[in-house]
Amino acid sequence: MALPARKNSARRRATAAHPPKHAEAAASTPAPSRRSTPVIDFKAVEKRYDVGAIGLDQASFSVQRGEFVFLVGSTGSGKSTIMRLLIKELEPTGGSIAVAGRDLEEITRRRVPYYRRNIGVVFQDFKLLPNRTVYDNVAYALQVTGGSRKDIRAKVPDILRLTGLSTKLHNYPDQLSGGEQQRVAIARAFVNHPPLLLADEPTGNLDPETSIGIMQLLYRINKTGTTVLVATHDHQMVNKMRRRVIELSRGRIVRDEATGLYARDESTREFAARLRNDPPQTPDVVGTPDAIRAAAARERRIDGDGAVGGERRPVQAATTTTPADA
Ligand SMILES: Nc1ncnc2c1ncn2[C@@H]1O[C@H](COP(=O)(O)OP(=O)(O)OP(=O)(O)O)[C@@H](O)[C@H]1O
Repeated sequence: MALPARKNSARRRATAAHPPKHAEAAASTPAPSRRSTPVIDFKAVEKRYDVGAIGLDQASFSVQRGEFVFLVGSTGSGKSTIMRLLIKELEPTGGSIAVAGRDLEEITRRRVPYYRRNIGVVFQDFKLLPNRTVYDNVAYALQVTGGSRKDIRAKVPDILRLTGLSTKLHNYPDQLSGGEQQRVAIARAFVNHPPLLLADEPTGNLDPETSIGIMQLLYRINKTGTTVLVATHDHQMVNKMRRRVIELSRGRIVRDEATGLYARDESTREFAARLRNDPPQTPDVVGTPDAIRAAAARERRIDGDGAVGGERRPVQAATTTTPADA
């Protein structure tokens, strides 16, 4: 099965289904395609494990082509279950899952490896081949999918450049830092330019600075039109990236916001200020022209100089104000 090819249309404005709350802020983001079939479509999906544990409970959501989506939620809430269902490592016990319009139930075991060629997967623990060099780890991903030598010679250096690994071609995984190893894992997942990239806790083992670089890389990949789904516990990163957030709790989807924070938390001071209707405590007030300009500047910084900009914003920032409300 082939997922639909990415097109420039992926860069169009956001869909009506998940409009960005700050239209200007989202201007540099590849907007999801308005008309196409969702890349991911979960309808009332249930996953009950044999031991009775609930992995997912009536979970429904869809992701359009070109979106960047965070899955958040406490340990055991069902994030990895979603990832594993998507790569058909697990089967749902109820509901239906479609990827690019294809019902996963229709894909036979024999066809699963072909289906998976359309999905890049990145894990927290990198899963690199320890006795192969950086180059060979990435080349291997092409070899197993039948890539020719010519293909490998063309694509591997390209992807290693994109991921900032050009000088590490001949290193083995144990000669790399954690961040570099994760870059190799991302290079391997993306070398075939899959239309869908899944990352399960990609920064889970990395320090905050290194995590920023990894998230930037995923962001850059998303900007090529690839749909990216990231499961994470990384509060700060989610808050800074200001992308769609789907939150799970005990297998249920309890929140789905176009530009959400990790959690709808607010400090006691913010809460008190809100109750008293005090003026907000930062100039970055949602919906004002200043706020919109600041948000757009943060977007540019994520994409530009390596610093994912922006401090923790007041909780209103994640809610529903649009520029039209300003
Ligand atoms: N193979 C399994 N057998 C039985 N129960 C499982 C299995 N895998 C997951 N579960 C249960 O399903 C629920 C959801 O687990 P899942 O791994 O999807 O959560 P998660 O949100 O990814 O957690 P974490 O953030 O810790 O990775 C949990 O209650 C978990 O114990």
